[in-house]
Amino acid sequence: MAASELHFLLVPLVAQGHIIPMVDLARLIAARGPRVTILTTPVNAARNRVAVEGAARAGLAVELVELPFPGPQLGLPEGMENADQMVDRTMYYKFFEAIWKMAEPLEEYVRALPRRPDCLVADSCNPWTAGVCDAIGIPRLVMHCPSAYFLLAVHNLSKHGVYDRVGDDENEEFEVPDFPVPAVGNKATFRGFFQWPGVEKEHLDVLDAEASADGLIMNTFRGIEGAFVDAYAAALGRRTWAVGPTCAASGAVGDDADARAGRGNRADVDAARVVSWLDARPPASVLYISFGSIAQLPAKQVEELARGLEASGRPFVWAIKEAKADAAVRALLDDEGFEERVKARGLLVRGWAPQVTILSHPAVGGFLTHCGWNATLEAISHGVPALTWPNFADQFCSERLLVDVLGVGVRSGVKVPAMSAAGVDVGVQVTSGDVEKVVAELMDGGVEGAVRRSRAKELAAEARAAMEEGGSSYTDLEDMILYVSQLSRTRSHERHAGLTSGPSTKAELESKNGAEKIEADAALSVKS
Ligand SMILES: O=c1ccn([C@@H]2O[C@H](COP(=O)(O)OP(=O)(O)O[C@H]3O[C@H](CO)[C@@H](O)[C@H](O)[C@H]3O)[C@@H](O)[C@H]2O)c(=O)[nH]1
Repeated sequence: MAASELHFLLVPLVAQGHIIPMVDLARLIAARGPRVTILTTPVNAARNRVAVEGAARAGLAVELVELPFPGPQLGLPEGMENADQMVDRTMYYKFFEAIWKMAEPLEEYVRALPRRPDCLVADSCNPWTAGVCDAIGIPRLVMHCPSAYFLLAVHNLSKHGVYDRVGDDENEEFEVPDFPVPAVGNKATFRGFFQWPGVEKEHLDVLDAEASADGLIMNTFRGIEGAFVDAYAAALGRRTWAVGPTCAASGAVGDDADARAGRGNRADVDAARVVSWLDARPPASVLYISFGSIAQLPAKQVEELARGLEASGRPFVWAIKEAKADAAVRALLDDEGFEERVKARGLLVRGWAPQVTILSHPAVGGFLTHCGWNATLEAISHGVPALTWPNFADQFCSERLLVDVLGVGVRSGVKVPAMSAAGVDVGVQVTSGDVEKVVAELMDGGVEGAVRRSRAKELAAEARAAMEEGGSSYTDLEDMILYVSQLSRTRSHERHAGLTSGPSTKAELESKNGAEKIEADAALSVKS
């Protein structure tokens, strides 16, 4: 089957760190010919419309289709459809319960299509798609949005019984067994997705759906994670493609203007204003600060960070999630005059920043990051060394990769967090003195700093090369599309031979029902 005849359905998790790379993946797939439909909820569709319409204007066959979000059925307020809107643990439980309920609308949507799609690519956190694909007989690939380092570490710790051994002890140190590099930590810093109390069933669903997938897609590249990708593919026994960093391909498929408007959300600041502010700064002099879409620093930590930045004397751009900021943070920024005091060299973006536009500016020489995997890849792709300040989940692994494996990061000094009874990460402590010291280390850092900067540039070049024709990620993506084309043909033959489950589309269902009715009528008429 020619690539242009293929139709992919992409089902991202409704969280910024997952939708953004999935939209990038849609563009990458469509750039090779196939048609791509991204299925998401109304609020998330609205947030991503600019990017998808930009891709369509560039001639790519990408569309957004809305599926209803069942949140209100579970008591979530109307319009709350993204992880970045959840404020506490109870809301998260409802959020995931609602997501799991999307199987039915998904199946209805697929059955109503005139032709069976060739492949569904589901975020690893959307295991509920597996039953739909089985019922309809569509190949299913799982897309992982965190790093291969993290996935392999969690897999090995589980397989070798380390989690069972340490039990509830968050602080007992262990070494990750069978790992390509030495990696020491504890449960608090090696916690897998859904390894939280209260979502045990969801966790099992995730593992099952991955084990039964037709293949795995990873947003990474072999230049930084080859050993981890290969070990993970071998451990799971699944075909695996490393197709990233997806953010590095964006410019190549015509979305520069869209990136400025905001990826995953409309930016809350005029990107042109930020760019002209950066234009006035010397090369590699500015520190960019962002904690992604979910992490929220305790007010005390925001205060230490603000004081440390002020004392550092460096120019900075700080993206602050205004909607999530509590009264103490607002007071610090407004009433206590922080913004006013630093305005000559500090730019506060209140809300959603055009992050990739900022990181790609030559004036930016460092990125204080929470180490979300997308932020990590964006830093790497743009050759910007990182100051690491992880908060939860995979972020401690991205820190290890940046600092210990790749040599392009400096630790901010975050202490291991512990969960409070209320389920809030506590105990993360960085002082203003730490901030001042590590900012100087990252932005200057003498010979070591120079080595880090040059290594960061090398990695950025490797990332670009991986995405260019002939590069490892480019080739993996081609191979994935070819595999889907063959697999879809095989499944189609199997279905026609009656070897797989029922009819896939409404039309097939009707024609099957029609044929069965004729057979039944014929049988009746023979009997009578
Ligand atoms: O003001 C902002 C803030 C973020 N972003 C973008 O939003 C994405 C955020 O993704 P990421 O950096 O991975 O952070 P999170 O939103 O925290 O992502 C979640 O999902 C990731 C993928 O699974 C995990 O690695 C993280 O730990 C998890 O918190 C990135 O593309 C950013 O460029 C913006 O464009 N503007």
